[in-house]
Amino acid sequence: MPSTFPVSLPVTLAAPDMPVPHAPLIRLENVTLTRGGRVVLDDISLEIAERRVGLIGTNGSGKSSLVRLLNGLLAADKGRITVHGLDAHEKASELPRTVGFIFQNPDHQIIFPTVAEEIAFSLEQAGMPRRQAAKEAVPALARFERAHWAERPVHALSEGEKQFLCIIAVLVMTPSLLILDEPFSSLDLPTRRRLEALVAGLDQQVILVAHELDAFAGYERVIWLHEGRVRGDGPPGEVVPAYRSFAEALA
Ligand SMILES: Nc1ncnc2c1ncn2[C@@H]1O[C@H](COP(=O)(O)OP(=O)(O)OP(=O)(O)O)[C@@H](O)[C@H]1O
Repeated sequence: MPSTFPVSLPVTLAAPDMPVPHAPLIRLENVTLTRGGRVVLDDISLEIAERRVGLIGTNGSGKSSLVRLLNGLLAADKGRITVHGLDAHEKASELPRTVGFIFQNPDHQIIFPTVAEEIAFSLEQAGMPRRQAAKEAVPALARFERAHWAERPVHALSEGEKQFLCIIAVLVMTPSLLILDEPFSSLDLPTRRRLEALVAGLDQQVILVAHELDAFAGYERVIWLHEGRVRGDGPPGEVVPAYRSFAEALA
């Protein structure tokens, strides 16, 4: 079995002297979200067109809540959200096809017993008829050099392999935005690095929520949330050290 994740993915990388094309726009206008009777996002306004965006903040600062608004898992109490042209309120049912979401725990995403069944389900979710989806699952895995996983029981995969399967299952639905909510928390360093490299090579706009601050190397923008408000926003070289000092002072 290959010991590394594939590098030959559907990738479009700009040459070093070419401007990086902007991703389609995500816009939040005066967004407020209440959970359990508490305001957890407070009048947030953001425009996000960068292709690689990090989201940081201490526990409970509102990161997961914010990204869940972008794929319709949560609905804002106030304000307006548009994601790649879709109004999150009016087009909530269309968001899952546009926004691929990777959870911290792969077991919260994977529902079928075998790898091929999981991929077939994703293809079906993307609109493919069931019989065709069942046939296309192995070719889809082959595009990620994982055709040999098709009949493997999901429970026999390692945590890193399961997380990789989750990413494949989302990518076969061809979303234009990929959100990863603390996807590396339970992974060892080599596995984390492989998945980071995989994500770095993707075409899609990516929003990564992570506590591992070195994960944002090469990112264009990092947004720091604190108590439901934006406390920092800019290049990782500015925002990450400011957040690190703040977080260390709390320890
Ligand atoms: N299901 C829920 N019901 C009620 N309140 C919730 C729920 N989930 C989260 N919250 C609250 O919303 C606030 C923001 O939580 P959120 O999970 O968005 O933070 P986070 O920044 O992602 O935290 P972490 O780094 O711990 O994952 C917290 O005060 C939390 O207690």
